[in-house]
Amino acid sequence: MQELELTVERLIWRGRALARLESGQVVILEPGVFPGERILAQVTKSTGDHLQARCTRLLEPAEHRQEHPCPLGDLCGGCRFGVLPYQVQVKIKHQVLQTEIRRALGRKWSGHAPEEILVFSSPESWGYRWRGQTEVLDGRPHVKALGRNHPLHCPRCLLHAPVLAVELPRICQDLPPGRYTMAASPLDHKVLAHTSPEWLKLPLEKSGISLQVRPGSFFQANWRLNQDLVQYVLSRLAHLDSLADLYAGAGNFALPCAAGGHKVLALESDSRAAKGALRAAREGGLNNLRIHTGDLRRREAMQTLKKFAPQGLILDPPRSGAGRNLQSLAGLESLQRLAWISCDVVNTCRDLKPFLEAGWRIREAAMFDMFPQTWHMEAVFVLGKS
Ligand SMILES: C[S@@+](CC[C@H](N)C(=O)[O-])C[C@H]1O[C@@H](n2cnc3c(N)ncnc32)[C@H](O)[C@@H]1O
Repeated sequence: MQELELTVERLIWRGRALARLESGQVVILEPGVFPGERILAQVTKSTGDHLQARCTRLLEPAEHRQEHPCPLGDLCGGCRFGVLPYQVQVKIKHQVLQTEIRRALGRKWSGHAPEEILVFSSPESWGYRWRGQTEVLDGRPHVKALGRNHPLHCPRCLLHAPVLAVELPRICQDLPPGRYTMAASPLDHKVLAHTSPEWLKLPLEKSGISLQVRPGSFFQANWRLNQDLVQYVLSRLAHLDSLADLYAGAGNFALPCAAGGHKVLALESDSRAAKGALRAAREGGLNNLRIHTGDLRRREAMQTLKKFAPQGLILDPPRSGAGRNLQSLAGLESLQRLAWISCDVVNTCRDLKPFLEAGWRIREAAMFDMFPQTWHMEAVFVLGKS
């Protein structure tokens, strides 16, 4: 296959990079190279309008490139941004987000992309994850390795919160081989595998309430930055009486909204997560929160939502995006404001378009750097009716 000498122009979505040949033809590079780097790259595929390539040699590193602090950094690929200082990572991700929103909105709507994106950095750039996955083999934790079938022994993942990092090898000793989700509580530092029947408590400091989750259920892994995310979303909907939280998980937004006096409906398909929200609501004496366990792709959940007629909506769908039938909410008379939380802006912009068609406008956007050392980020779009 053809080898090329290239200068990396910029990063694009999913950690990939873009370079150009002298002819102007675009080359999309696999993750692991950064703007300004001079590289040798091997072409892996040629499509109609661009080439795909993989870096084979770094000729000139980026100005800020540093040694990866993890001995497995180059092998596992789970934290490729670890070769850059944290503030450089944030700057690059902010630029990527700005460009990607415009691109994903397409020619018709790119003019409605937010002029500015607020940036919330992570208080901890390493050791921020209170939840993670591990492969247990021979009673020891392993991680997947790039381009290898056999996982690598990883005695300590630097992304894990210190208590999770320290306790994980001990817990693995007693587990049969398999893939596990491990989670820890920032409240009492209890660490559990998803197979445990116990519950974990996660405090939402400003609301004086704690989430209750089973270790296998979703919760925001970067718990410290999640406090800012929750406060941001609450502040943008504070003037509304009734709020619905879709894809509510264990009540990350619904519980503090209810604690703040709003009338709240939470919708969530995972019955264990919904049960946790109910436990927390009961413990907190929140009679103004109703929890509906149901699939938002089904009519029943949508009917419950429309009957509730919320003034504000919080949407936090999985990476694949919101289901198609959520489009009908664009015309819901009662709605005044939406806070749309996104872990994949490409899919979110696709799902936003029917709302823009119906007259909604993006009033504000924010980036929460929930996943330092990786290309991933969380974005929030605040929408209002024009
Ligand atoms: C990204 S998580 C967000 C959870 C919560 N908002 C939080 O911040 O912790 C997405 C949630 O959507 C739920 N979910 C996924 N598909 C769903 C569907 N079709 N209907 C309802 N909930 C769904 C998942 O179980 C998960 O709890």
